[in-house]
Amino acid sequence: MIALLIIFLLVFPIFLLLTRRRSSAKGLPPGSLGIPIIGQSLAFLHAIRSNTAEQWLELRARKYGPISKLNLFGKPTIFIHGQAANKLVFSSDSNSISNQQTQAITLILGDRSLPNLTGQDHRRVRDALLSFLKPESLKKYVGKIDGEIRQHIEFHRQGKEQVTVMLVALCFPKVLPLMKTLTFNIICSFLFGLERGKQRDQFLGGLQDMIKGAWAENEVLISDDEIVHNVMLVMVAGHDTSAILITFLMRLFANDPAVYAAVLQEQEEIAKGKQRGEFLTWEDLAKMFPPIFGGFRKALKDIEYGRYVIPEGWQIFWVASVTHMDDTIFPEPSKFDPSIFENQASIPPYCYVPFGAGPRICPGYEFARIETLVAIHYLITHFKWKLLCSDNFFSRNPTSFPSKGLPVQITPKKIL
Ligand code: HEM
Repeated sequence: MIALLIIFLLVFPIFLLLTRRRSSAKGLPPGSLGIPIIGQSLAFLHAIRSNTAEQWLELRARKYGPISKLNLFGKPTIFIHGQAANKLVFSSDSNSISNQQTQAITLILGDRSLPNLTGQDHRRVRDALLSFLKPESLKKYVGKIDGEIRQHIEFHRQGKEQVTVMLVALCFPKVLPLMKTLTFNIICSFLFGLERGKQRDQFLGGLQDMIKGAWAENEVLISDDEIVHNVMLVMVAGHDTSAILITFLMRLFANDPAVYAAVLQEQEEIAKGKQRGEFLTWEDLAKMFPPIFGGFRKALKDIEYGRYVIPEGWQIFWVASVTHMDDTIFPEPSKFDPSIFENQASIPPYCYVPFGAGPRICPGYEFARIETLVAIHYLITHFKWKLLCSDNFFSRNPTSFPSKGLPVQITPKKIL
């Protein structure tokens, strides 16, 4: 204890001296680095857990403006947001800003997974992934995804009917776990050709344990490590994100009758043109319309940003949600209004970035869009649902998790 106190007393003045000197000499952004090592990490983690992370960041943004310094997870950090910030993060060349993962993520996903690769290596592995995640490849699999969704819902429906006392209504105790196994099944079947059965069940157990603590032919060979690490990445990236998106959409539809009615009408038009049991196609989807909070980068050299400098070696924390909630860009940002996306050209560049932008933009974007649309189409045209939990609370762990996993009661519609 005494040794720790002595180290602290020795290190703290040097730390203050260094940061103050840099601050005046190089124009560090406003803000405080707080107590060495701990900084604002505990306060931020607490805000994440208690569903107040957005307010926590917005408070900082109001106090310090679009750029500020703080200390997160033991590293001096620059928190930036807004259109110019997103442009800087997503369009800077890899000599100025590099991707940065926490040590835990690198340990889980492996050091050859895409977020850890740069330059030529990043392009090579990303091209291999995109060869089957691009729209032309996905088009062929819309029917297969549709089949997987129907099978999944039917499977859980039959199981529940045997245990429920209600004959008509069926209870899905929690949407989120159900959606997580759904997105897992879709990825297994579509991306890795792993069909239902014991092997897939074992894989799900392994993946869930891992979260707790593919390839097409290519001219340049992909190493075994790159294959394994990126299979893990795709499983993790595609499993949680889309499941959360579908879960929150179901909650929004249940809470907003006007939006529900508009989506229902649109989806029923599509369903009308189909025979009973006929699967959706790419052409059907063409007629229709943030699980990820933000991320970290690292400054590889001093970067001038407005009146300030982002010093070499510092962590950059970009947060998409602060820009998405900016009412100078999106009027009434808290209102769920999908119609604002009807005219994509009206949204200024780098302002709507739930999938990132630039060379690291999410390669699973189209895949996520398709599975979400197909799942919502099937759910809204075949079932009615009612929320069984009245509060709108959700926390992050680290991805969003609605109250009690969003319990709902689902009633099958009479399909003529
Ligand atoms: C609603 C669903 C999803 C959202 C909101 C989302 C969002 C994101 C974001 C914000 C990034 C980081 C971009 C950056 O660091 O600049 C990312 C990266 C990534 N996503 Fe997604 N994602 C989703 C679904 C998926 C799916 C379904 C897959 C795979 C099938 C996937 C695979 C990846 C991969 C491999 C990366 C790393 C890209 C790279 O470093 O080049 N994502 N995603």
